[in-house]
Amino acid sequence: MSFLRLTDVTKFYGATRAVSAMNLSVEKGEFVSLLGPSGCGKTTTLQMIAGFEAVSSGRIELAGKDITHAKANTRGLGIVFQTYALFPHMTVADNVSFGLEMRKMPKAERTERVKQALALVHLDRHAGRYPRELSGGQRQRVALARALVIEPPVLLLDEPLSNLDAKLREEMQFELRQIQRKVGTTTVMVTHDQSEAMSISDRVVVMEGGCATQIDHPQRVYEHPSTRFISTFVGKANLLDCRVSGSGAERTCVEVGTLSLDVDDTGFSVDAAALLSVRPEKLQLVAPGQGRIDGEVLERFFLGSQWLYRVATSVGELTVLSPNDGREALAEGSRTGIDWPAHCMRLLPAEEKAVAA
Ligand SMILES: Nc1ncnc2c1ncn2[C@@H]1O[C@H](COP(=O)(O)OP(=O)(O)OP(=O)(O)O)[C@@H](O)[C@H]1O
Repeated sequence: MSFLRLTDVTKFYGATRAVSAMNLSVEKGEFVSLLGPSGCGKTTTLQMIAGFEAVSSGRIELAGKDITHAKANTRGLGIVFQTYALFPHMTVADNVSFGLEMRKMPKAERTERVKQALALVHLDRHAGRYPRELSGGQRQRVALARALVIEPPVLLLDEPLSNLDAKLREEMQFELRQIQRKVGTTTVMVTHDQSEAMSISDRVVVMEGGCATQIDHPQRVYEHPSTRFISTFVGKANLLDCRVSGSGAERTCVEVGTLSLDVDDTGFSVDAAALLSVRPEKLQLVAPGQGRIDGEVLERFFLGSQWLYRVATSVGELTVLSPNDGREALAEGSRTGIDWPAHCMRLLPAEEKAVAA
């Protein structure tokens, strides 16, 4: 049985439907991210789980208990919001201890728990400092310790790293994941950063316009996006208009310009318009005439570990990401062949379609 379960959870703000019939089951100890562009309903979903926003319809269960209408302070959840400021006049230890004091925990036990929580986030040596004497990453870790110290059944994180600079943010992503693994707290995190969601989570919930359009493991979301939007929001994709010419039990044949291609996806009817999606890093530059198609390099960009090429072909412009192996890159204006493995092609419906998870 899932630990946290949302069933048909819907939220209206007046006439605006912010979240639409959301269904989500989170297992105990799992780390799930709600990922999507601004305004897609991520924060509203988290706020409903926290109990800060009322649910318009649907049901939320925690450990088998209906908490849909339970008051926020009775849910006992750990919460770290982006703007969840620390108390500036309290030391690090007092900030972390606060939730335990509210729960009337005896002092000796409290001191021990605070010590453990601070050790967990590597801040035991800073227990006596004030928030202003800490770096952004350290303050974020205090907020995390403060949420974890109460040993909540579920930890809710709303863009917890968005105030940090890029490098620190990356470091904290790994640290957050390590801490979560060690403690084993069931965690739901909101983020609009796809690489953050992919690197930290066990599963990702991609949201569009209030709906969860795909719920899956990060690699599956990347390799098998269920909509055109997801294929470009999570990573980059070359999308080519195509027409279905054959539909079998295991694969589908499509025509893209003069190319006839067999794709592993199914469920498409003959003559339907579709979109063929291939990730830029799955395309390989080969000698002219040696690949699936030839083209001309329009532009190239040096990205350090990779070269990005824009190549004009008869089926449209393709973006190719090639590893920088130290050899001379292809010059702009040169002819090239482009090849890609059959299993790297994905077929998407031409029209946007929400896919229920
Ligand atoms: N208190 C509110 N009153 C009215 N509408 C709201 C309120 N809060 C959010 N909304 C609307 O609900 C929709 C979802 O908002 P929400 O904040 O959940 O999105 P989000 O995905 O978290 O976005 P962001 O990444 O920008 O925080 C948006 O259209 C937003 O304008």
